[in-house]
This record gives sequence, structure tokens and C-alpha cells, in this order.
Amino acid sequence: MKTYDLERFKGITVAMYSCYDEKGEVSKEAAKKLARHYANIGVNGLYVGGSSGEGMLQNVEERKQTLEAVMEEVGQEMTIIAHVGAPSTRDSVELSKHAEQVGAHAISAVPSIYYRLSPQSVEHHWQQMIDSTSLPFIIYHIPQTTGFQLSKALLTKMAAQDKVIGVKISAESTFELQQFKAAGGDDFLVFNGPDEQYLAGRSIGADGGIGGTYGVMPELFMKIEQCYVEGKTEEARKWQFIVNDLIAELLSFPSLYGACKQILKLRGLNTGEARLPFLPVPEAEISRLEAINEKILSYINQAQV
Ligand SMILES: CC(=O)N[C@@H]([C@@H](O)[C@H](O)[C@H](O)CO)[C@@H](O)CC(=O)C(=O)O
Repeated sequence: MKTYDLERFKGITVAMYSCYDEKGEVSKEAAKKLARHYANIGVNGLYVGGSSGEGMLQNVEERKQTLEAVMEEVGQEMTIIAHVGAPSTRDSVELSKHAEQVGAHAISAVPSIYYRLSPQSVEHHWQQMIDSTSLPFIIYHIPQTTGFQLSKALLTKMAAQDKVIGVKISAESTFELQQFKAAGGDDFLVFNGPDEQYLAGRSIGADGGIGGTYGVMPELFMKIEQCYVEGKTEEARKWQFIVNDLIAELLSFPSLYGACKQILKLRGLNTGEARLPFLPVPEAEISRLEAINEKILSYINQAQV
């Protein structure tokens, strides 16, 4: 049995978008406002500095500032997972130590990116972070961006450590999710990554989900979760299908992050532009996005979680 409190990580965790000012610099103020918004809705946790959080497009200092803002605002109310993965092990360890200093509840990391690494290198990279703090560690498996295919053998080896409490799987295979859950065992958490298959992930063994599009409609994912827990399968499917149509529309913009951040802006939560190379919503497409925002708000109203 793991010695960490695993319950606190279950449920809906928003992969929080980055927050910048008008000059494109990290805005602690905007990050606090956004984090507060999610806390007020009743979201369980935040995943800070991951893919949606553009951690890989920020330097170490910017990543620290973002995490500090979130911890200062909601660190006592929500479960905060700090994504500390960086191309170099050195930066990843520095971010891990910082996450512990500011009180994050767990650290998480992708394998190092750009270079094609051996499983031994990735294991060593992760182990350096794990050994640098007393925090629990969540593996972030996203092979479509990192190019690293995590094997069941390496997952099983890592999961044997008390500190390695789970894996966030953004690969689109529920088979793999189920296999990783089986390999990790009952006291090993599996987080669904693809938002389009939250319900499928839960049904096949995920303990919760971490997702980027949750950021503009956490209430709808909380609704799916509520229906799932209450055994209302048909209703859960209905909401998942609604969410999927919305995600399909969001994915039709030049960048998903740009579209989601523009939606937040329409709601008075100005998080700045997505950082380049992620493109903002073109001026000519703003009215289409406004219509999508209205649709999402109307579904949120109907969901009433
Ligand atoms: C490949 C990818 O970026 N997947 C996203 C999803 O939230 C994704 O944006 C969503 O399912 C829409 O396709 C998450 O799994 C990533 C995530 O949670 C993160 O921001 O770290």
C-alpha cells in the first residue's frame, strides 16, 4: 500500500492554461484569478505547467512564478500537481525542489523531449526528480508529443516505488490505460488524458482525469463524473457526447489553447494570448468562437452540478 493520500487526487483536475500580461510576461495576478475561479466552481485539482500550461515554452523562473501564484491563491483548498518536466534533468530537479518548497501536493513529468532517449535514460531522468523531494510523483505519458513509448515493464518497475503514485495517460488507447492500471495495481492512480474519452477512461479503470479543455467547461466534466459515480450511464454518455462536439469545434481553430484562452477572456478571465508558436484566434473567427462560448455556457447552465 502507498503511504500517500491517494483520494485527494481523484476526480476532475484542470490542466490549467498559462497566464500572461499584455506584454506576454507571466502574470501572477491573472494566474491567481483563474485558479480562484476553478476553486469557486468546486474543481478538485489543478495541474500546473503541463501541456496546456505551456510549461515547455517557459523558462524555469516563469514556471516557478506560475506555481507560486497558484499555491498562494488556492494551495490550501485544492490539490495542486506541479508539472516539473523539462528537457534537462537539471532544470527538472530544480523545479521539483521548488514545487516541494512552495507546498505542491505532487510532482509530475514527461520524459525529456527532443532527443530520442533509451528507457534507461528516461528512468534515470525521472528518478532524479523523485529522489530530490519527498513528494509523490505522477508519470506523464504523452507519446504523441514526446515520442517516448512507455513500456509496461518500465511502468511496473516505477510503480513499485512508494513515491510513484500514478500515471497520467494522454495516449488515446483505453487498452493501454487498462493495462497500465492492471500493472500498477489497486493503489496506483491512472488519470485519463484525452478529454474526448473521459467516460471511456473512467469505465475502464481511470481514477480521474486531467485535461486542458476542462478549463473552459469543468462543470461538464464534473457532470459526467457525477453521472458515472451514480451509475447513470446513459446520462453520462449524453454529456460526454455534448462535450465531444464542443471539443471538435474548439479543435477547428488554429490552436486549441488560443481558442480556450479567448473563451476565458470572453468571460472576464484574461489570461493573455497563447505563447507562440500557438496562434491566437484570427479576428475573423472571433464571432464563431463567441457562439461556441454561448453554447458552452448554456450547457453549463443545464448541467447544474
Ligand atoms: C494531447 C493533449 O494535449 N492532450 C490534452 C487534452 O486535454 C487535449 O487537449 C484534449 O483531449 C483535446 O484533444 C491533455 O491530455 C494534456 C494535459 O492534460 C496537459 O495539459 O498537460
